[in-house]
Amino acid sequence: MTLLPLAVIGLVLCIGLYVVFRRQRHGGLAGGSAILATPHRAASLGSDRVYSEQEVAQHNTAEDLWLIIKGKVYDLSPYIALHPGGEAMLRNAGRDSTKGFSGSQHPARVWDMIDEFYIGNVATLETSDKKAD
Ligand code: HEM
Repeated sequence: MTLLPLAVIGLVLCIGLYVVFRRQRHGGLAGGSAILATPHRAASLGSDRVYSEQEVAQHNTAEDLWLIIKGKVYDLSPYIALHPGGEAMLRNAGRDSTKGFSGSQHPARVWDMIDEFYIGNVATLETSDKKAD
């Protein structure tokens, strides 16, 4: 009879230790970059979106930063704070940055890195505006 309280305390301690152990294994932050390891919200918008250059130009701040690279639009707002080139990216915000991005300061892997920030394409100029005769 006197052993019962001890058994209950032991059981509670075991459950507590088990819960703490599980949290440490599964609840911690994933290694590496949290942003690059997390699917970007833009990915859910799909790749079929088409943006005009004027629309892209409105996203030209550090909090809301879009770039055009080779006709594709990227929302780099989550990346600007991590960019080793810092503000260089901001100077091109909202514009075609193919030249800056293709510069020798960048290793080839940056082409893989931008994929997760892809949100759509730039509208190509209409060819249907020629006069109908
Ligand atoms: C207009 C666009 C961009 C410009 C002008 C630019 C400019 C630069 C510059 C000047 C550096 C050299 C920093 C230094 O070593 O002191 C740099 C480094 C870097 N940038 Fe950019 N960047 C642009 C966009 C991007 C984007 C979109 C990404 C990735 C999503 C990126 C990823 C990197 C990485 C990884 C480095 C370090 C390269 C290395 O030394 O290994 N950049 N960038």
